[in-house]
Amino acid sequence: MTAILQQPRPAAPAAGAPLLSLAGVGKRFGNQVTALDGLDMEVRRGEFLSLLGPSGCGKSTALRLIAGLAEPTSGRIAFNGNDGLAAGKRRRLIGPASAGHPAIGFVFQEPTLMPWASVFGNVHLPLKLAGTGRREAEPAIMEALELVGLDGFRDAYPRELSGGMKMRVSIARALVTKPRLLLMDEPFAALDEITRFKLNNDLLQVWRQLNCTIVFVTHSVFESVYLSTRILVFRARPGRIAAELAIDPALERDEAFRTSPEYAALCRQTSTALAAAMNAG
Ligand SMILES: Nc1ncnc2c1ncn2[C@@H]1O[C@H](COP(=O)(O)OP(=O)(O)OP(=O)(O)O)[C@@H](O)[C@H]1O
Repeated sequence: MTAILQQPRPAAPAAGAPLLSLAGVGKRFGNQVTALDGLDMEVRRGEFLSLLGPSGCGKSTALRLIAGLAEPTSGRIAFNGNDGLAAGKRRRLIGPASAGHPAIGFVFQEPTLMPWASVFGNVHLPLKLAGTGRREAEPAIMEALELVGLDGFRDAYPRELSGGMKMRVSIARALVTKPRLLLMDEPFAALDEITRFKLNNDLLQVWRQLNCTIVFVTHSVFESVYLSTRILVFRARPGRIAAELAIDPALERDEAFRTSPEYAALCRQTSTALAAAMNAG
């Protein structure tokens, strides 16, 4: 993503009014597992929110409920103050933005690319599903590819790309609808540390440039502190929020920050909150 990094750095978007809220949300699966119970959380416009917690505490379930990929067993999910949108309606927000509704982009842990389609074809998919043909979609596809530094790879196939590049394609596919809300489920967990650090920096750049809101699921204390303006620490059995940490959005997130005493102190604080959450589970 060198193209973006050479541009002057836009200011981080200011976190503002609530974009969506979950009130008393519970999710019980058919196998009697209660993944979430009484989850109250709010996502504010423009923030970079991480959901941090041990395996199985319901982070992915919370993300899937927000995206409308599943329905809560109890409680309410409100978007833009529009209370109680059913899953089908939330799911329709995954796609191009429509008046008054924030389009949602979803990035999964695996890049989940179509092996038979080129990079261009893979990024085209959400617009194609919305009925936009290749030619009409081309400017948006190229813009998304440029954002992730892959505009030179439009005709490449997934088998020709590294793990990090595949994830960039997956991010471009989520960005092509110009979402105001980007949901990311441990997108960098399978990548080596150097690629992960690079993608962390590039994701922050995309967030600033698009002025969007990001909800990011991770297991990593270090990653959550580096990226976020706010962290919600989850506890398990049943999944709910155990702690909330705010991180000054004005802090410069760069290599100097990664090795600073301030970063170390924030990681220690977050780690302590996570350990307490795990002991409570
Ligand atoms: N479709 C499903 N059917 C049955 N149980 C499920 C389903 N999806 C999740 N669960 C269970 O719900 C609980 C929460 O799962 P979830 O994937 O949300 O947690 P997580 O915090 O994201 O975990 P991880 O970090 O390991 O991905 C787990 O016990 C899981 O086994």
